[in-house]
Amino acid sequence: MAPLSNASKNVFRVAARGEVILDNPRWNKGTGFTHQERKDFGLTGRLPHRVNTLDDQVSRAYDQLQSHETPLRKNSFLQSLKEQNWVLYYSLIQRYLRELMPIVYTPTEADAIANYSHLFRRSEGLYLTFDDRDTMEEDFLEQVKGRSIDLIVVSDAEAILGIGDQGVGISTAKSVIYTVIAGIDPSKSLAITLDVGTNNEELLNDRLYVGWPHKRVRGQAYDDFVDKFVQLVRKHLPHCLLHFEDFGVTNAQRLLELYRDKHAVFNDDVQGTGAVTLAAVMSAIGVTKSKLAEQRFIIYGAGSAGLGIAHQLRDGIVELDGVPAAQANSQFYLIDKFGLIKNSLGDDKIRPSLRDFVRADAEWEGVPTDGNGGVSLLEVVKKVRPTVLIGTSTHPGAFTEDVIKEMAKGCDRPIILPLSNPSRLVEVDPALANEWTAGKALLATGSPFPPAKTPGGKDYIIAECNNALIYPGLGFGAILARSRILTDTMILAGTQRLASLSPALKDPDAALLPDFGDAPEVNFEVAVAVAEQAIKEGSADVDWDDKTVREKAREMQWLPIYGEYVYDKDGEA
Ligand SMILES: NC(=O)c1ccc[n+]([C@@H]2O[C@H](COP(=O)([O-])OP(=O)(O)OC[C@H]3O[C@@H](n4cnc5c(N)ncnc54)[C@H](O)[C@@H]3O)[C@@H](O)[C@H]2O)c1
Ligand SMILES: O=C(O)C[C@H](O)C(=O)O
Ligand SMILES: [Mg+2]
Repeated sequence: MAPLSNASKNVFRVAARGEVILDNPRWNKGTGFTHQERKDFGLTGRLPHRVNTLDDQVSRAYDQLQSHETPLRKNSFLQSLKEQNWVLYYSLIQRYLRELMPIVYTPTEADAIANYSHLFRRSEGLYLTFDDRDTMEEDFLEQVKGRSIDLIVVSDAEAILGIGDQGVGISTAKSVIYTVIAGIDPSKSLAITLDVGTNNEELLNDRLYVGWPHKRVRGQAYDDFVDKFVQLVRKHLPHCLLHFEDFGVTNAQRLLELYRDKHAVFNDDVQGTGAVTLAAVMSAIGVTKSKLAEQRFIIYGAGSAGLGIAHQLRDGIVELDGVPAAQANSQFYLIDKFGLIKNSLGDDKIRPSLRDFVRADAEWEGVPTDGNGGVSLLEVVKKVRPTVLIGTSTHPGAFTEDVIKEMAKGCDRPIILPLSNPSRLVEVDPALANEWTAGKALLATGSPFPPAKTPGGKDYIIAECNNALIYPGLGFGAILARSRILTDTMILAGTQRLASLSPALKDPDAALLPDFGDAPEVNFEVAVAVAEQAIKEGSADVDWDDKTVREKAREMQWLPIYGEYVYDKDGEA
């Protein structure tokens, strides 16, 4: 994103002085403070003489970053930089976005979160712990009072990416992406951890674990705790977007349903993943010149992401191709640990939210099963001849050569999306899927992978079908429109905008989705589409005189450039 100069927006009246301003990452400029500011803020003797430009500082930080050898060490270095100076941190990431996304986000974030307690240096965001539930409102207000907060990213860390229960850690990485890609002002976003304990024995037995060393709280006590939190948000921050991240499969969809008509809530794993996957499939069927309604989908791993994808694709078929929901449902085959989701699995293995997609047993008579009556992925592929195969199972290598080759027998251009993160959990390495289909597969993955080769020997860019390609824009759109709810139609509008920007629409050998290097521009478009839809359907709460949505969006974006500071003892601290 090209930094825009907006001088009037960039003058701040600041009350912090001396060491305090240097210690505050929001205000700190390090050697970037001008001589005048040094005088006004008591910094002349606290800084070496020379004033550096932001460009100089970015070059220095980039060189320092290079001296760290592993991605995890680079991640730690960047984390420290974030604790020191936001403008420098975000400017560095924005400038080297493609290179640094995999360091601050997937796949490295998985290692950073798994090692959170051992790498811990400084607290960040708000920790609401079950043990301190009686003081939740005071703790919440301690951070919220007097601030205008547009965005909360909250996690109870039960299902972090594909690495499971990690106690504390994801919400800050997701918040960073909102700022880098959508321009959400970091001083207006808050990352919250709901610490309800962990069932991860390794963490529980680790004396350095920084979270609450207790088994996860479940049932009514958990629901009451989450509800208390949501009601605080509704009461104190009625216009704030509430983004849920990496909740466990028993809670993700349920909490979304519970609150989505009462507040602007968004579940990234369910809705963000559904949206980016629908965009990838729309792009792929542009290449195969077919319709959504003509696809047969297998979704392997029917958890939060798998079900969110099924719903979003189904709704896409209904809305875009005008097919009745029941007919659209019949295009889906969901598979989980016990094989194909079919009636005889019984209620204990089929969550109520999967009901729309349960297959009738009669369809599967005569199909070989395992000892427990389960139908395997390979058998489902043989019978169904899917055109689209999606992986959200956390089961690495599940899409074997047999499975992929069998699929390729049944359609000319198989659409294969192994989406599990981080990279080591991918259902099939895209290079192998490409090789086993002689370059015919249309591919996208959840984490970044190197390009494969087309049959003609060109590079085939593996699109990154990660919710980060769309959630910043979806969220920004809702914030921009000050929408009190985030509707399916707003999400669909953003998804269609993303799909329309796919490189494969112009060149069938190109990637199915835009590159992450273009994510800021792409998400700007997504946000505009979402806000326009919110205004159209009446869920927006804005009065912008004669400004267009686009102008308003540009005006609202936070940019990593230094503002000018004027000392004012009654100013912002
Ligand atoms: N690309 C993206 O944007 C994106 C977004 C969300 C989630 N994901 C990834 O998808 C994966 C699942 O995430 P989730 O939030 O849905 O987790 P989840 O725990 O809700 O779902 C995982 C599901 O897979 C099933 N499963 C586990 N092992 C299996 C096996 N061997 N065969 C078939 N099914 C199996 C589980 O029973 C569960 O239902 C993770 O790796 C996550 O990183 C990717
Ligand atoms: O965090 C990511 O990389 C995407 C997604 O939300 C996930 O849970 O895997
Ligand atoms: Mg997630």
